Amino acid sequence: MESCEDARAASAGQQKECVKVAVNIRPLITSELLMGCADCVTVVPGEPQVQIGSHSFTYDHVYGSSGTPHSLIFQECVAPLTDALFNGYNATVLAYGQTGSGKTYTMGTNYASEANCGGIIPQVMETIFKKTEAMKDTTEILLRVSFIEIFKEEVFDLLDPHLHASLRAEGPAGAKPAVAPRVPIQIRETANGGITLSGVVEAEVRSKEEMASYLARGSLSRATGSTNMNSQSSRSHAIFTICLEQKKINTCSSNVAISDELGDDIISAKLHLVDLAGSERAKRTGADGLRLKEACISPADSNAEETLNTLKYANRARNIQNKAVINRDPVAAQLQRMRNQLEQLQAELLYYRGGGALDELQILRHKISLLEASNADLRQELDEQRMTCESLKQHTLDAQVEKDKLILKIESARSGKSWEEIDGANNSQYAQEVDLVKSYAVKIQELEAQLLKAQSLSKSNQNRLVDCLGLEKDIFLPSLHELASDYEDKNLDVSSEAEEDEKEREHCNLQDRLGKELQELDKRLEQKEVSELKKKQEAQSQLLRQNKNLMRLRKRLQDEIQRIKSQKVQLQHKIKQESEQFRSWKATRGKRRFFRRAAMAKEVAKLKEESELCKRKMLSDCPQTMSPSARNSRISALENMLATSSTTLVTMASQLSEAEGVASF
Ligand SMILES: Nc1ncnc2c1ncn2[C@@H]1O[C@H](COP(=O)(O)OP(=O)(O)OP(=O)(O)O)[C@@H](O)[C@H]1O
Repeated sequence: MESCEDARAASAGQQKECVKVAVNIRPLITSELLMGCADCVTVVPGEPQVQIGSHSFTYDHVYGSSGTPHSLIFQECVAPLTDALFNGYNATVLAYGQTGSGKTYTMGTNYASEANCGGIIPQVMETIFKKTEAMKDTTEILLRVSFIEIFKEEVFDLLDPHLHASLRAEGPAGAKPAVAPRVPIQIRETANGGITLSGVVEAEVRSKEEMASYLARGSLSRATGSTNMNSQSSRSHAIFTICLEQKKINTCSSNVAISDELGDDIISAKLHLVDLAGSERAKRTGADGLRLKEACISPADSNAEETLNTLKYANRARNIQNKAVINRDPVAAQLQRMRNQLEQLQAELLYYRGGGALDELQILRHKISLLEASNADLRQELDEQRMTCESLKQHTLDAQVEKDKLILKIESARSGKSWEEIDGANNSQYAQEVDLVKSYAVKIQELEAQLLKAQSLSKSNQNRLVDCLGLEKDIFLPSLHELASDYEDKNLDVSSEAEEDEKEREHCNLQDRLGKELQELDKRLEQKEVSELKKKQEAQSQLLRQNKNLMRLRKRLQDEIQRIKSQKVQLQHKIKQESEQFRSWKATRGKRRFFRRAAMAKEVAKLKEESELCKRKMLSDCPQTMSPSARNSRISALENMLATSSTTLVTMASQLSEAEGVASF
């Protein structure tokens, strides 16, 4: 017997995995021994390898024929799949082999009672309920089972309650029960390409006994159905499916759910336990496509060829790969995410209501006050430094005065005057000045130090000034540097007293020059700052003026536009009026002209008619005997009449032409 195991998810990972294949070789049964059959399949000791004739095949597991005992099949092959079921992965166990190879025995599909609980399915049930019991405090679990049979590509529900009721009904006088005809289940395709069996019973189960009762009920239906069809159970495939749905329970009062790999989603997974038809009968199940063309296996040497084919088939099945995924309910997952979001928002709301934000505000306020205090300290320090600077300046001036006096005295002494003469008039003053001379050296040192400070201050002022003056940098910096270096050079070169005095003077002069230079720079800086300020103010006031002018201009333009617009409207109105007047005038003129022309045409016709009549009358009235002179006078009278008529006609024609604007008649 061979058992193929399709592990759609043997582990929690989501990498591709090959189908695992285990071969189970049952011992020779009595009938085979009676027939004198011998084992044709041997197992390589310690290896999952099977040998048949000159062929050898390696599988994931091999049981029986003195290799690994059959009892380990569940533990090694199926228990990991049961674990995977609880992790949300689908799994399938297929038993494949020829009739009598032990598929039903191994799967336990012929379960009737606890007496035959050694098969895979009873052990799966046992394990599932043990796990369920262990998880009941943390997880809500819902278990459902279905049991179907596939025969000639038709699906029958082995848990159909009508079928089961008729099986239980007693027939008359011990006759066999009248079994209701089996109605095949509709196979439908779902929107996402899956397959669903419409109306198949999915019984909810709460205990191992309940699940076992459904297994026994389906096994009974299958056996009876086979009898009624005059067939063997080995012609059909039987699939027992366990569906497991689970959801974590919130166990803590603080609403914090225990989370693990499954998170908070609803996870559902199925374990399919399949007892296939005898492989040699596969054609008769209607499934005669390529996938089942390999015919049988038996441990008996009489079926060696079929066994070899099946072993080859099983070996190829090892190459099939699966990528397992956890089956999460997408709607439930979305709901859970929204629930989490809601909880988070509620927590935030509580935090803010509970004064979390106020605390933060307090901390910020405290920080601000600390910063303000430190700012005040710094200001105070700055003021103190300013004052020190001022007093230093004053000291510098005082020292300068004293230095000048001393220089004068030294000069007097050089010119030949004695100290007494210099200070004769005032001994006390002399004594004072001697003290002063003594302290002079000390003061000079102090002053030099102050001068250095003043120089550094001057440098910083220079930089500020240079920044302001821009191009003037090139002019001022060299001279200042020159002066400074000059001063330093000269300061170093003191050797004798005369020279010292000379240097003293130079030093004083230099100080004066530097002082003046500094004052000049300060002045210019001040002027520059003031002029910059003035410029800015001027520019600002100019901008304001410009802005005012622009506003005025804008107003004027707006007025102008308004005026032009109203003019335009008036003009449009006038044009409209003019065109209307012209239209009415044109219409009136047309009518008038028409009537006048009609009247004139009538007049002309009348005149023509009258002249014709006159002519005829004169000719008729004129007797043949009439003298030529009388005749001539009559003719001339007639001609006059005609001329008058013609004149009238011409006048009327010219009037008509005038009216129509035509030059000639
Ligand atoms: N491991 C085993 N140890 C002892 N006997 C076994 C073993 N496996 C199977 N048998 C026996 O072999 C016989 C055939 O087994 P089973 O009915 O399970 O075969 P099958 O492959 O399901 O056959 P079919 O395809 O016709 O349903 C049975 O009598 C069973 O008791």
